[in-house]
Amino acid sequence: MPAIAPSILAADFSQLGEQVKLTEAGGANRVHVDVMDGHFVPNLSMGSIVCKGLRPVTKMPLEVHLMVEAPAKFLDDFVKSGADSFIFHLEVEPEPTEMIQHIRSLGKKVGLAVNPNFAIEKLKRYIPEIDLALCMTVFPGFGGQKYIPESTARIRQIRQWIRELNPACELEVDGGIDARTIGEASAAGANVFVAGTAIFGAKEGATAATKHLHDLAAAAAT
Ligand SMILES: O=C(CO)[C@@H](O)[C@H](O)COP(=O)(O)O
Repeated sequence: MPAIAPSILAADFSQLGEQVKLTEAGGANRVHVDVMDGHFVPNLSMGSIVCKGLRPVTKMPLEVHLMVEAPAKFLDDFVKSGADSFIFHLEVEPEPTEMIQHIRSLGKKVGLAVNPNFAIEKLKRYIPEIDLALCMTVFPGFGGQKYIPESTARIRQIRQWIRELNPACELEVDGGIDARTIGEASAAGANVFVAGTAIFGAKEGATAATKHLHDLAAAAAT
């Protein structure tokens, strides 16, 4: 079954709790919290206080995507604030095993992300150690970008490695995921779909948009 992870970066922060509840009503499976430090990516976003605010509002797991140069610094605050899983980038932790084990010792799930220009071969050896691989389908930093078409072949290759090395590992895609692109990513082997603009900017509303994306991903799944 595909999982839809609404990226709250695109939500209306004046009513964040309500916005998240709308996605939950549409069948969203987890909340994707984009944390940006202005160094690893050219933008600033949010910190653990947002998880703290959301924790009592939703039963969905809070997935924290650390787009930061020093991810280890922030883990404890996010754990105290109710985070359920962490994703960090192989670009900033080229030897990630210690960090993976540290996150596990905190009782949290762990994901490894790679940007669109990062050699996915370097991700392969860590697949047995992680719960989730995140194949970025845009360069991180901003919502509302276009899906990079070359991502599809990368998703297909990572899925093949996951089948061979750790079938329980999830394969997430993030960036430009909408009704036009989700089927392609799903058919290539992705099973977790981060979507911001396509959900919170949808004319039909966040509930219907979440359900529609879920249906499209399920229909295209291989
Ligand atoms: O991590 C990022 C951006 O850096 C993403 O999670 C975006 O927030 C996805 O936004 P859309 O492309 O779906 O608008």
